[in-house]
Amino acid sequence: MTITGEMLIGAQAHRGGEGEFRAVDPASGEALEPAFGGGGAAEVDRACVLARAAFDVFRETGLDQRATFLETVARNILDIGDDLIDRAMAESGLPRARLEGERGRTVGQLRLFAQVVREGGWIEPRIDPAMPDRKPLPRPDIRQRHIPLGPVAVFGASNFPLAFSVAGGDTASAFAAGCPVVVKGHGAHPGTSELVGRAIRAAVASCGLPEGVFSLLFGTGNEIGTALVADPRIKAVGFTGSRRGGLALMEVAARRPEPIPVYAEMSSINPVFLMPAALASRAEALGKGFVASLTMGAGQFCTNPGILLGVEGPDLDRFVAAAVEALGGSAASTMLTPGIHAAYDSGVAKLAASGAVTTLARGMACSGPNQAQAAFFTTTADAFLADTGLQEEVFGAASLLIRCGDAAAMKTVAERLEGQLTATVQMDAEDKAAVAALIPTLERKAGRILANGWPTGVEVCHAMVHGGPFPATSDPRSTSVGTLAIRRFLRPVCYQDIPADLLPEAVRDGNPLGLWRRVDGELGRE
Ligand SMILES: NC(=O)C1=CN([C@@H]2O[C@H](COP(=O)(O)OP(=O)(O)OC[C@H]3O[C@@H](n4cnc5c(N)ncnc54)[C@H](OP(=O)(O)O)[C@@H]3O)[C@@H](O)[C@H]2O)C=CC1
Ligand SMILES: O=C(O)CCC(=O)C(=O)O
Repeated sequence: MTITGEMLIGAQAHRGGEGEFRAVDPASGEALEPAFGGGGAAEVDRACVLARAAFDVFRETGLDQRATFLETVARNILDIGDDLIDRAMAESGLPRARLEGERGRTVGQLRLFAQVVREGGWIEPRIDPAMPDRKPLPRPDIRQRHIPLGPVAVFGASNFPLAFSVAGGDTASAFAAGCPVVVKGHGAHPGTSELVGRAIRAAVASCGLPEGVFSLLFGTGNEIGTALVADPRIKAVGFTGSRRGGLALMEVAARRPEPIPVYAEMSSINPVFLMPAALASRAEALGKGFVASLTMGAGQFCTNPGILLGVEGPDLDRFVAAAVEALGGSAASTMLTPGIHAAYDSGVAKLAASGAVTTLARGMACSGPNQAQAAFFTTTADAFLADTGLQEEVFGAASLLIRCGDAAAMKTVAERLEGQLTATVQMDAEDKAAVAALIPTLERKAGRILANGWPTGVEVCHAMVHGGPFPATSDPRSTSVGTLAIRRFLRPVCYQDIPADLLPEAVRDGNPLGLWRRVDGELGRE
């Protein structure tokens, strides 16, 4: 499939005239062909007009038709073949195996959402039949179903060019809910975005859907994303990226005459609690496991273990020695973009320069452009508590060990942490009581609590929560990974005494769609 450098606005491929840009191969620093034409207000307007026009048709597509659409997108992505992986490798510096795995995750989540759509549980129909003879007042006939919010703006993430980008989790869950999607492609991987966008566009056409179900826009500055979020036809936003970017878009959304929800996944440092018995029994294995998780993908995961907490003592020293040895032997890795690389270097330099922080180890030296050396630092609980700057995410393979005087200090630090995507405990049976005391704090702080694993690598499934309190996300009530993600793009509508033949099928008598429904309080399939 040829990459043309055009935006995809409904059925049209359109070259933008507001500035030109090229992707950069971060491994060589060289610009890649072709040039992309950036869009502006006119392109945002056209994409949103089409999305609005498509909404009422798309939201009432049959469950099977919508599921087939998601499956067709998945198949079309696979049909691009190696061209997609080759381009994504060139644009991201990520290795083939990682990107092939990410493609599997992307098509897997599209197919999982197809199952969810067919099963229809997300509609959550409720029926409270009329009670005309109820005293002192009769009860009207009250029915409820969930409908999609409307067109959704999705911002592709730099660090997952496939699974969190054009056809990633935000797009899959918005389509599943019945929302048209306008994607603002990430400037780091426009060619990958165009290839995937064309796969979606072909699925829209072959499934007989209105063209406005999907558009893909590019731009050379913040203007296009701002205009998209401000557009009155957009009703929700999905974003993965920096805290600054997420906050800026939340502000744009809140200032609209009609404010809309922004589901932004931003920054998280993912604390790992090294409990005493676990350290005593397996400090060396934990040290190696930590470094493997920290350095995976050049540390460019929002689930990266950015801080560790342990109680001072010889077992913690054994952990440090093992981690220092593993980290010292870790090769420097190419980061996604020159900007992300520069941000990493400056975050690491800031930590290294802090009087309260000691550098424990650095990875192997860099040998090419945009490469980063892993970094491992340590500080005390008191110093960490005194300097809120030490909680700032350094996006990449950098981590800070907080040495605590005792278990109580660990809990005190936990209480002071900002909201997180994950919190991990490394524990043995003897640690159970201490972990039980910690869990209520971790529940308040994080979206996902793990025992004896590492936070990187999020399973796409029904029970997953990839979310958490601010600043991990802008809305702790939701997840951006897993099937619950569909809820972000739905809202309930209630039908009171509406004539039977005007009711949507989901809440009609006789249950024509065969859905699970709560009728007069009882869950069943009547
Ligand atoms: N926690 C996490 O999951 C992640 C965190 N990051 C962090 O983000 C930094 C930069 O990486 P990047 O991925 O580019 O993230 P950004 O937040 O900078 O950008 C993400 C997307 O949002 C857009 N955007 C950003 N700011 C604004 C704004 N003020 N108004 C309108 N649109 C905006 C960008 O558009 P454009 O660039 O075209 O302006 C881009 O499409 C990293 O160094 C890292 O610190 C990155 C990835 C994941
Ligand atoms: O760890 C993962 O698999 C997902 C991480 C993520 O969501 C991110 O880095 O943006």
